[in-house]
Amino acid sequence: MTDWSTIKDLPTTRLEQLFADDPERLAKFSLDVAGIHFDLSKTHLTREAVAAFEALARQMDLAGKREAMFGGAHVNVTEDRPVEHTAERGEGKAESLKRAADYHARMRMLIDAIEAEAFGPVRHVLHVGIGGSALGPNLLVDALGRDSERYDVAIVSNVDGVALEDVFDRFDPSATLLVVASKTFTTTETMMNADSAIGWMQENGVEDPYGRVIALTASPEQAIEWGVDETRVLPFSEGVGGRYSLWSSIGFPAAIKLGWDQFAELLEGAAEMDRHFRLSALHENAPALAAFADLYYTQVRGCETRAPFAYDERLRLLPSYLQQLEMESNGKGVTVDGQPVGRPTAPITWGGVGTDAQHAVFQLLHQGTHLVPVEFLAVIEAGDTLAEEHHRQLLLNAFAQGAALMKGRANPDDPARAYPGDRPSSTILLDVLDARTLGALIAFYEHRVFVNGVLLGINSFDQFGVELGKEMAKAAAKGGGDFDPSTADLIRRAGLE
Ligand SMILES: O=P(O)(O)OC[C@H]1O[C@H](O)[C@H](O)[C@@H](O)[C@@H]1O
Repeated sequence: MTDWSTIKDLPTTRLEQLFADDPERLAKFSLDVAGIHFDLSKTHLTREAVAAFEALARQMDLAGKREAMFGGAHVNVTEDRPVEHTAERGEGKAESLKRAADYHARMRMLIDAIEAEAFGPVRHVLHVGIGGSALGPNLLVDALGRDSERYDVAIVSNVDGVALEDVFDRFDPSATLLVVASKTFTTTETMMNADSAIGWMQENGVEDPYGRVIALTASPEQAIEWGVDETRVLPFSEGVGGRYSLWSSIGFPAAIKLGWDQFAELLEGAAEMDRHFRLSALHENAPALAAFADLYYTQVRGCETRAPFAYDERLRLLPSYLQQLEMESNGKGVTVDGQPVGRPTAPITWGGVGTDAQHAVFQLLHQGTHLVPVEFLAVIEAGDTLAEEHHRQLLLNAFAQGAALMKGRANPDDPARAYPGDRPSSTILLDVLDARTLGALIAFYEHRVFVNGVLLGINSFDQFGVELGKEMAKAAAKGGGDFDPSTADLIRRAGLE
């Protein structure tokens, strides 16, 4: 009988001791999947801990739930629908695969038409969307599109007009396509930005601005009602959650920026990770092992945060992408049965870019009172063409930080200069950064979130927590809302009554 108490009772041996005790430790806790090396040996996972988590996974029927997800069962119980993002990359129920393939074919045809100048010469693509309808595409375009001379793509999410005006200043309205990305096609910020972009085109002499709009949505009827012609609506399935949607038509800005072949590679890389996740035993399964480490730190060591650091400029948006994926998925307080979950759920994901972060927040990681599991992400092949020393410095810094966090340094004479050490990190090292490895990497994170959710007994696929604030903002915008004295005063002071 294994449960959380067994996991909580595991010995807490120091990391350096774990290495000393087991010469095979590195081999046991590192693995290679889809061009990515995962090194979890500098976490406190042990064979014993993994066995305890495997037993918990059996109790929670992780294998059954994993197959239920891939098989199209309604694993998103609160919304009574399937979870279909893996079908976008070819892993799932036949019916979902067919639908995803049809939608991709439609998307590809539209991209071909744009390339063939069916909309006249297009140079600029203005994508408006927010949350899952922006973070994923933004990550892809920023990570992979730097050297592409194809379209100039801007992704605007913030309702703050400053964001949109920045783009208006540099885009030519008559050479711009407007892409409106919203699963629901009702999100206030996105619809406001879309309306303003239409206004900007109109004011600048574009005759039929709605004729230059492409909608990416799971609610085609809403898009048509708003004014988009059916032929330019690129649908995706309701079962694809917003934060899991970059594989669907929501990935349009990436597909147009990188070209279809690259987009297909992204999907293939993700499919390779899907197969690994589906078929590998848990003790050699990258998403499962990473989730076990996550749970070890939140449940046993009381860690409240975790911090991925991208030691690669091209991955600078990954931490913010992961914030939505992890916190919106697993930041929950009740189980799938609606009972209080009774234990910490998702840690707070924060992080940043190396080496910048070393000169700002690493002080706390080395000497602060919070234990923060760190994740280093790096790429062996450089993304730049400058002297090799740049990339060498970058990688060596990532690796040295992991070593220093673990090793620490005693200083009995001067406590302010002592480093406690025994601070955990994992390292994710990509051979190269391309569409295929990035696809595999993102899929790795998705499945890691899934394993965390199943072992905690929560539904990772709803996000009701975001609704209340939206409702209250809507009520306030209509001049209503029953606000507390502080909020009412703020509204008054800002002249918003
Ligand atoms: O794609 P949309 O329907 O416009 O939704 C955009 C975003 O808004 C919501 O508030 C959710 O929290 C996100 O999960 C979602 O990605």
